[in-house]
Amino acid sequence: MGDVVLETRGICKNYGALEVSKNISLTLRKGEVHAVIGPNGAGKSTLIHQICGTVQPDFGSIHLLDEDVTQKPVDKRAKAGLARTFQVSALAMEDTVLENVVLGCVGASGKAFRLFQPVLTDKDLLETARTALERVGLEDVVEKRTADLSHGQRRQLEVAIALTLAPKAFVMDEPMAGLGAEGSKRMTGFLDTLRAEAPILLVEHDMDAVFALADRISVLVYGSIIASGTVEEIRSDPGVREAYLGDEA
Ligand SMILES: Nc1ncnc2c1ncn2[C@@H]1O[C@H](COP(=O)(O)OP(=O)(O)OP(=O)(O)O)[C@@H](O)[C@H]1O
Repeated sequence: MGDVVLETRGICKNYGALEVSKNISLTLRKGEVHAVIGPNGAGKSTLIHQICGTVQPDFGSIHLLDEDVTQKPVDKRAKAGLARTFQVSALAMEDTVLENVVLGCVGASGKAFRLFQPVLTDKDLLETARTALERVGLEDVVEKRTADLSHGQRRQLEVAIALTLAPKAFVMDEPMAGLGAEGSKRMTGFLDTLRAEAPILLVEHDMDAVFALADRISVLVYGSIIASGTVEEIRSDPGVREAYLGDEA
């Protein structure tokens, strides 16, 4: 097993006659960013759903460190250290930044939600939340309403919530979406530092970000991984250029 933190072994998923995952085996190793790229409809989101537990594979298994988590529900996988950020934001827009993180860590801490003892005064949770917000550089906006944050700051907030899980692995679904060139650059710099905390499985369409960050890239086309390798290997792979990259390589 060595330095493998997260692994899928022979994942298969069909929707009727449509084979969305065809025998997908991939690994995420300590300290790395492993990007999964591919055209729309290739099966990237379905793969993430299976890894995180919102979709059950027909065949194959998912392993987090030494544990087979295939039968575990989403919350148990999260508690085991699988931290996911979403393509579409799941933040509570009317709550403050700090409140969002505290509420996010309630689930992770395993503490029961006590109706008459608001979690927002729980010292441990507040401390954890503030530390996570400092890590992502949002310490100056903790009391701001989440709706008033920029798009990029909301993405950072999602990562702060993920950090409260003491993650073993990050699974990120298009963290650059909607950020614009400058925001994307900042997020790329941030993710670059984050890989030391936990490796990142990154689904992303922004090829500048992928090429800047990825230690390895796997290319998914029609549910199959058609190539897997370093940035240079993928950029120069004729099959990948034809199926996906075109002029971007
Ligand atoms: N619950 C479902 N039922 C039936 N078909 C589905 C379901 N979920 C996804 N699909 C189909 O599976 C295929 C893969 O979808 P998926 O969203 O995983 O692709 P993707 O690579 O993430 O695409 P995008 O880059 O556009 O997000 C698509 O053809 C989609 O329509």
